[in-house]
Amino acid sequence: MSIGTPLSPSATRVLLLGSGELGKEVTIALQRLGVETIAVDRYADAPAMQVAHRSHVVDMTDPAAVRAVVEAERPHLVVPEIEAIATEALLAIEAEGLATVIPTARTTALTMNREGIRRLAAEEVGLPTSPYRFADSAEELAAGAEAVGFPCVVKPVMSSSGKGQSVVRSAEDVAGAWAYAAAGGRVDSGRVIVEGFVDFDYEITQLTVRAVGASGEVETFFCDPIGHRQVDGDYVESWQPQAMSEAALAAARDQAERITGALGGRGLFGVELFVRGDEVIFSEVSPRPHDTGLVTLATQRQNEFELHARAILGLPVDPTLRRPGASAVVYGGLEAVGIAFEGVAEALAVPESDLRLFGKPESFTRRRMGVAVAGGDTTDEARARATEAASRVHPVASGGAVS
Ligand SMILES: Nc1ncnc2c1ncn2[C@@H]1O[C@H](COP(=O)(O)OP(=O)(O)OP(=O)(O)O)[C@@H](O)[C@H]1O
Ligand SMILES: NCC(=O)N[C@@H]1O[C@H](COP(=O)([O-])[O-])[C@@H](O)[C@H]1O
Ligand SMILES: [Mg+2]
Repeated sequence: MSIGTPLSPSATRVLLLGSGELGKEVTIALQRLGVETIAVDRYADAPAMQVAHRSHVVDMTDPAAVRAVVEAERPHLVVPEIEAIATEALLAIEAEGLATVIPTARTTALTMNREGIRRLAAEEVGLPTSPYRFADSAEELAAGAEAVGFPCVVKPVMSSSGKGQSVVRSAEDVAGAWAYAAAGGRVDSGRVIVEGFVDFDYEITQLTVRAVGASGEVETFFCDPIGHRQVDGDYVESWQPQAMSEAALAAARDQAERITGALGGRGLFGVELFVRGDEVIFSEVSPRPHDTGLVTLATQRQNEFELHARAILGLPVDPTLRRPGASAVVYGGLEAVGIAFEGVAEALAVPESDLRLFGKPESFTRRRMGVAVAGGDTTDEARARATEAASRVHPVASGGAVS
C-alpha cells in the first residue's frame, strides 16, 4: 500500500485500541513512516496519546463505543494494544469491511481470552501445554485444581501483566485464588483458567513476525529468543539473546510458526514458551508487541515496534540482532498523580543505557512507569547495566523543576 500525507485526504490512518507504553512506541514507529495515528484508551493522556495525532477516551470493553470511534475516524487499520477490548465489535467491523483489524479480528478475539488461545494451541494445533481446566465458580475451581494437580496457577480468562493471577499450593488456597481472580482481572468475566505449574529451567518470548517477504507472500521471521524474569506474573527484567540448546530453539520456532500460522494475519507476535532441557511448553501468545520485547529498543536493527509497524503496512522487515542487551522495569513505587523521576542523569550515565519514561499520568505502587535498557558485550553485562540504570531512577510524589 502507498502511504499518504497525514492530516490530508490521502492520509494512511491507523487507530490504536489501547495507548500504553507499547502503543506509544508503535505510534512513534508509525509516525516516522508518515502514518496518521489515532490513540484510544480508557483514560486521558495515556502514553500513546501523547505522541499520536489525535486521541479519544473510550470504554473499549463497550462494543458500541468501539464501533462509534471507528466509524468516526474511519481508519484503514485498527491495531489492538491491550487485553481488554470488546472483540465482538472488531469481528463486525472486519466483516463489514469498515477497517482491517490487526492481525485479524478472529486472532484478537481468540487471544483476548485465555480459553480461546489455550484450546486452539492445545486442542487444534497440538502444541504441548500445561494441563488446564476452566471454572465458573469456586467449586468448579476446586475440582479443576484437583484435576490438574498442585501446585497450580489460577488466572482470570481476561487479564494480563499477572493481574488476578495466583499460585495455589493446596486445596485451602482455592477460595482465596477465586476471590483474587475476580477482583484482579482487567475484565471480570467470572471465569478462570487453572493450569498445572510448569517447573521450567527458563522462559522465553519468541518474537515472531508475519510480514510480506521477498516472495511477495506473507512469510514468518524470527527474532533471537528473549529470556525474562517475572515476579507475581509481571515481567521485571528481560534480555536478548537467551542461550538455548539447538533442539530447544528449533522446537520454539516450530511452535511459534505453527501457532502464529493458525492465527494468521500480518504483524508481530510475542510467543511465550517455558523451556525445560530440550523440551518446550507453550504458554500463550500476544498478537502484538510484547512487554519483554522492550529490550529490542537496545538490541535489534529494527525494534519490535518498528517490526510491527512495517509488518502491518505490508513493508519488508529485518529481525536481525545488533548487540546483546537487557531491559529492567521502573515501577511507580508510590500512589500519586503527576509524579517526578529523580536520578535520570545518574541512570543515563550507565554505559550503553537508555530510558523510556512512559508519562502515565497516575502512578501506582506496582504500575510500570518506565524501563531502562542497555547493551553490552554479553547479556550478563547488559543485565547488570539495565538493572543498575533502573535502580538509579527514583519516582517521587511531587514534580520539581528541571535544574
Ligand atoms: N502454568 C504456569 N507454570 C509456571 N509458571 C507460570 C504458569 N503460568 C504463568 N506462569 C508465570 O507467570 C507469568 C505470567 O503468566 P501469563 O503470561 O500467563 O500472565 P499474563 O497476565 O498474560 O502476563 P503478560 O500479560 O505479561 O503476558 C509467566 O511468564 C510465568 O513466569
Ligand atoms: N503485559 C501486557 C502489557 O505490558 N501491556 C502494556 O501495558 C499497558 C497498560 O498499562 P497500565 O496497566 O499501567 O495502564 C498496555 O496499554 C500495554 O502498553
Ligand atoms: Mg504472559
